Amino acid sequence: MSPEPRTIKECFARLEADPAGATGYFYARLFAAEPQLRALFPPAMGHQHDRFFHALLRIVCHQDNPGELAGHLGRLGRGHRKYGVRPEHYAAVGAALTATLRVFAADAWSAETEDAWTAAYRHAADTMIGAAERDAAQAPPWWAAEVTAHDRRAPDLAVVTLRPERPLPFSAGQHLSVQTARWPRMWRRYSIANAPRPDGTLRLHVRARPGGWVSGALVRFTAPGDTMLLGPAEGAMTLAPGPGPDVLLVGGGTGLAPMKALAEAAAGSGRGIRLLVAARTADGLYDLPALRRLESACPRLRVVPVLSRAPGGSALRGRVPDLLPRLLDDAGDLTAYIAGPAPLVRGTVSALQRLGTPLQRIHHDLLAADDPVTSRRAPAGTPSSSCPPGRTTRSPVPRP
Ligand SMILES: NC(=O)C1=CN([C@@H]2O[C@H](COP(=O)(O)OP(=O)(O)OC[C@H]3O[C@@H](n4cnc5c(N)ncnc54)[C@H](OP(=O)(O)O)[C@@H]3O)[C@@H](O)[C@H]2O)C=CC1
Repeated sequence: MSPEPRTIKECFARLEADPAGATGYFYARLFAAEPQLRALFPPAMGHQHDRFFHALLRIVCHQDNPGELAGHLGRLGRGHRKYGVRPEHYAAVGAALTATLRVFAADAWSAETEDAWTAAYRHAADTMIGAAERDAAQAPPWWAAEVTAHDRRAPDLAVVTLRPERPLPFSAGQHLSVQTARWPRMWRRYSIANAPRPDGTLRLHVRARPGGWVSGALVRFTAPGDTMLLGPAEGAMTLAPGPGPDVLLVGGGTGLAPMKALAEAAAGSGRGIRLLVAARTADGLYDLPALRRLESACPRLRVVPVLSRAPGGSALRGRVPDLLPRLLDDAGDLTAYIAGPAPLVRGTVSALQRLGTPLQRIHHDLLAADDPVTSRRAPAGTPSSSCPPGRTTRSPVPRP
């Protein structure tokens, strides 16, 4: 490792000792210096703190991996367009970050570290600004979309159909950020629950989280005719084009959403597809009739409902990781995709590895379990960033 990344990581390790204190200080400095920037952020900043820290962590961890760093910064720059971020805002952010490091990494701070951080931040800001400018030449910062259907499948769950005002390009398995008129500037990520359609509509599966502002609004206070804003589609949990190995899809709860999209996309590929749909009880199989219709239309798709807490109909009883050994005799030859509660994802990744599925063919894309999506973590096959020292509190890579 060259000296600069090591210096940067050593400094960042001090922030990791008190992430809440450091991010709180950072935003206080930022808004004190540039009060007008507060208008770009949501009223409740808690999750913003988490997201900022996580983004910074990934930048730090990738300091000695220019390819990963460029990809991350490009996504960040493009993603920041929908917030209304402009090139001139980056200097204020850089100044607040330096002020924070001076306080929270005081014992590691020196002229050398300040130079290293300043250079790293300048590079990050330039890369983000460049990516945003290139994106602006071909795509809007966000899409307005009309709610064309709102199907309340359970007291806390709705399937929402949206028609963007102009084509929103995406691939099956991707997610996007959503903003409702009820909560301006609060963006939350949801997976798109269908493969691209000729009419351009897309569906979201939304579970209202206790105290969840946006998820609650989407489930309880949204109706056809409403307008929402959508960010661009993101995420790498997509199918490789053309023929390929058979596919195992595992969706737990509303983690079904991206799996249904992938099932639709794989349906025409000639691959064998097994879709395991995990829920606690039969009531949780909120989309089973539609899945059965898809199964009827696609001879190579098999839908397997799995209930963890009560028997029901033809569903298997148990938990996915425990059931996999008897469901799969070809685990070494398939490609797997998993979404749902984090413990289910981790347990399924471990079980598949034990059964012989190579890690690089196990894809997952965790949404944080709470309503406001905080961090999106890298797929299991992503090489773990070595981010020593002090890389302990959070990881961009889930440990199965
Ligand atoms: N809405 C969306 O677009 C997307 C949502 N997600 C994520 O999916 C999750 C869905 O949550 P929700 O709908 O409430 O799901 P549930 O809490 O209803 O759980 C669904 C199933 O997963 C099982 N499960 C949980 N933990 C384990 C484990 N350790 N081993 C095996 N099975 C387990 C549950 O069993 P039991 O509880 O009985 O153990 C249950 O059978 C959220 O975290 C969300 O962020 C992911 C992708 C897209």
